[in-house]
Amino acid sequence: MSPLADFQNEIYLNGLGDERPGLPTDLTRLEGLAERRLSAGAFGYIAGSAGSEATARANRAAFDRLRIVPRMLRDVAVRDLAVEVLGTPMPAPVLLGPVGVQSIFHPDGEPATARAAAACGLTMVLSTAASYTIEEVAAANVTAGADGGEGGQGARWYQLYWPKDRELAVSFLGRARDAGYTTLVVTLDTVTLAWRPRDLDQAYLPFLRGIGVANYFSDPVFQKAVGGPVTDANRGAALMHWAANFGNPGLTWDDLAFLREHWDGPIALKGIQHPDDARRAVDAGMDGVIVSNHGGRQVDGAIASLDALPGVAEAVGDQATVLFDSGIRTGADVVKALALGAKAVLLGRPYCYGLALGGEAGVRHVLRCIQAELELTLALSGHTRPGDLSPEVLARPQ
Ligand SMILES: Cc1cc2nc3c(=O)[nH]c(=O)nc-3n(C[C@H](O)[C@H](O)[C@H](O)COP(=O)(O)O)c2cc1C
Ligand SMILES: O=C(O)C(=O)c1ccccc1
Repeated sequence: MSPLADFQNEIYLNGLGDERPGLPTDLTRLEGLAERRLSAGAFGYIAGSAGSEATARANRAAFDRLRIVPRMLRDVAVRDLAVEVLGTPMPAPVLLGPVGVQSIFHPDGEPATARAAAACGLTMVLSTAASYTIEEVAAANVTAGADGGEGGQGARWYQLYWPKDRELAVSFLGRARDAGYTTLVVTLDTVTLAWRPRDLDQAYLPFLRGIGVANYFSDPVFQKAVGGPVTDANRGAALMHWAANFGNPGLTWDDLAFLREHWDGPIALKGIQHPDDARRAVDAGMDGVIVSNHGGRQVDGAIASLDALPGVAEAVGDQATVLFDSGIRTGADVVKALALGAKAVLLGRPYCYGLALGGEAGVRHVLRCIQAELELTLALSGHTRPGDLSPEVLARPQ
């Protein structure tokens, strides 16, 4: 086996022909480049967080405080990053997390992300607030066949923003199932949008521009509620109906039984930060929890997501699958989250910056970089598989 990860190999070999990767391979540099490309409103929407953005900074600081302690001479010639998560086989423990309104970053939006995910074999979690419909994104989530036609289907999970109207929620679930989405992610931390000064200062909200409502406007249950298909005539009323229905702050743990009844596959709850909530998820028959603070976009002043991970992992044990997001930017970050008990991580902003900078190819670039960097960091630290990692591989220098 080559001492280089595949993507590294390809870059150096192309480099001999004087060809360089079009985007930086240090993914932390993408935000600055995206700022130059996007409108101030769209950039503020993706880069911004809640309040003073203290939690967004804490998410990164928590990664910086933890250090990997590399081990030597352990035969790392053969590496295998593959994992199976909630029934889905994955070539690496990395998913594309749910991010709505992607057409504000690039007109190709979620279908471009879906093509990139399928090309890399990674699982995409599609947001209810996507700018394209469940069905459109599924149609794009395929690999190219040898003849240039359609090849295989990508791995699909669906993220539900549970609307007030239960009939609408059931309709979303049915559409997702019919379109080949196998696992349900239910986001709990966004029952209402938080205080987000960057968006407030620019009076920028994608939905009011009609972006992020594709799944609602295309839904028969939604259409019935607004008196028929959405046209110029009832567009304003439809947006108001969306706004009234999007979040449901009245939800409680008892409501989860309803979802369990209406979804046959695995369910993971996203936004869990407290060990007691993780235990309640298990008690409610959930299959997984996603430790996430929404990238610091909801509760400013909240604990860094990485600091919440060990407690949740301990509370859950092997009774459910623990996933993680909020702050992943490098392969080393993935190693740290896995070491603290996550089975896999979700990427958020980095792949969206890739989308902004290069459409489908930009997303592919980000996915390939993070996988190659993960493989190399794992091997150079003395490990060959994600399952080899445990808290002992990390140090917290004073
Ligand atoms: C622009 C944007 C839109 C998002 N939309 C959603 C969404 O529709 N559903 C959801 O569950 N999470 C959403 N998230 C949160 C991500 O799934 C993820 O938790 C977060 O991006 C992780 O933080 P990081 O990007 O800083 O790593 C969004 C995040 C961003 C940046
Ligand atoms: O902006 C977000 O963080 C988010 O989760 C969201 C909520 C509603 C619609 C689109 C994205």
